[in-house]
This record gives sequence, C-alpha cells and structure tokens, in this order.
Amino acid sequence: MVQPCNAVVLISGSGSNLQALIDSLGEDNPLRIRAVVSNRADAYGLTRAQNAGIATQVLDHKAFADREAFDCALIEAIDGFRPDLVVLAGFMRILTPAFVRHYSGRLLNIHPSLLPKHKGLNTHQRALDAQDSEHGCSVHFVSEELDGGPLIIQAVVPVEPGDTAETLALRVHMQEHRIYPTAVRWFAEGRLRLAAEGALLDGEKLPATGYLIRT
Ligand SMILES: Nc1nc2c(c(=O)[nH]1)N[C@@H](CN(C=O)c1ccc(C(=O)N[C@@H](CCC(=O)O)C(=O)O)cc1)CN2
Ligand SMILES: NCC(=O)N[C@@H]1O[C@H](COP(=O)([O-])[O-])[C@@H](O)[C@H]1O
Repeated sequence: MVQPCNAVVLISGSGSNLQALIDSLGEDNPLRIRAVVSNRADAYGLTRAQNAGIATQVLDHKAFADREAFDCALIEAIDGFRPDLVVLAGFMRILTPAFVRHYSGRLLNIHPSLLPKHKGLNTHQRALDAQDSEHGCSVHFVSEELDGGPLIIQAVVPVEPGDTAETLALRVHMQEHRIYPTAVRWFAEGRLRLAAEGALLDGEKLPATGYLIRT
C-alpha cells in the first residue's frame, strides 16, 4: 500500500499546470495537494485551487527586504503543511541555495524548453530566434543552478513554419500538462528519486535527457 504523498504547489500565474495536477488526482493516485502558495495575489491559479477546495496562501516577494528573507518566510509557510514534495508550477522566482538545499530531492520544476537549451525566461521566442526545428518542455529536480537540475522527463514538439511565440507556447503547454502529472505521480508512488548520480526511475538512472517523449 503506497502512502499518501503530501505536496505543496508554488505558482505565480495562470496555474494551468496546477490544474493538470489537480485533474490527475484520483483514488489510485497517492498525490495529495495540501496547499497552493503564490508570490502574486492576482495569480489565477489561486482561484483554481480554491475551486478545488485546496488551501491557498499568498506571500508577496516584494514585501521582503531581500531574496533570502522571502525564501525563509516561504520555507516557514510551506513546512506548515509538512510536505513530502514541493512542486514549482510556473513559479517565477529564482530560489536561494538555502531553499534548494532544504528541499533537495523533493523539489520539482517544469521548464518550457528542451533543457539544457534556453534556460531562464522567454524560451519560446528564443527558440524561434535560434531557428530551432524542435522545442519542448522539461521536468527536472531543482538544483541551485537555475534550470540545471537532473532531468526527469522531456516532451519534444516540432517548430512549424509561421510559428509565433504564442502558437509555440500553446503546443508546449499541451505537453506540459501531460508530462508534469506523470513525473509528479512517479515521485508520489515512490518510483522516482534523486540520487548522487542523478534522477532514478524504478532504481534505474534516467538518461541525460530524462525520459524522452517525441510527439
Ligand atoms: N535555484 C533555482 N530556482 C528556480 C529554478 C531552478 O531551477 N533553480 N527554476 C525556476 C523556474 N524558472 C524556470 O523554469 C525560472 C523562474 C524565474 C526566473 C527569473 O528570472 N525570475 C526573476 C523574476 C522574474 C519575474 O518576476 O517575472 C527573479 O527571480 O529575479 C528564471 C527561471 C524557479 N526557481
Ligand atoms: N521558467 C519558468 C517558466 O517559464 N515556467 C513556465 O511558466 C508557465 C506557467 O504556466 P501555468 O501558470 O499556466 O502553469 C509554464 O509554461 C511553465 O513551463
């Protein structure tokens, strides 16, 4: 019998990835979303959480003296829910080394590019500017290096002629909503873990790309 996996989800915006995780909940999924925490009060993801009966909290990073103070308060808020897992779902703040160390091995992120390409922001336009023929999204364990943690799963989408950042984002979003619930469920089921050598699925080291899905 798999124990419930208590998760706290961090957001900053629309929360469509949060919604995909909410929609993945069910009797045979050990994932339990105990709370959603946003650094922005206007994040629509807060409404999605409230509609699903999930506790919400807002912690405005601008209300803190510096990044370290914000992250310290964020840890205190998150730990109040005693999480087994912290899920970044469009959370748009770079986290301090202290935060990452505190949740090491139980901190996931989804990024809208085929890492290690296009770390950071504005990935869809950067893929177009680079004339990439392929683009996609990546789920990874979060490390101190921004978007540099061990890859868990990637989905590849084609870049089509005439694509704009908006059309590309829509194609990537569709895949995000598939791979994130999959990766989070792997963790919740105890199949996925972070080891010194990288990300392990069922005890086997995942490839450098993570589990690769071509669409
Ligand atoms: N230490 C880490 N922190 C975070 C990681 C990570 O891998 N290591 N992933 C990011 C998520 N992310 C991309 O996937 C990302 C989020 C935010 C930024 C960024 O430049 N943020 C700016 C503010 C931007 C804004 O408010 O719109 C900042 O924090 O100054 C880059 C990448 C989450 N954190
Ligand atoms: N670097 C972090 C980053 O850009 N994350 C991206 O923000 C979007 C959030 O959408 P959502 O709020 O609808 O889930 C997602 O596309 C996610 O990959």
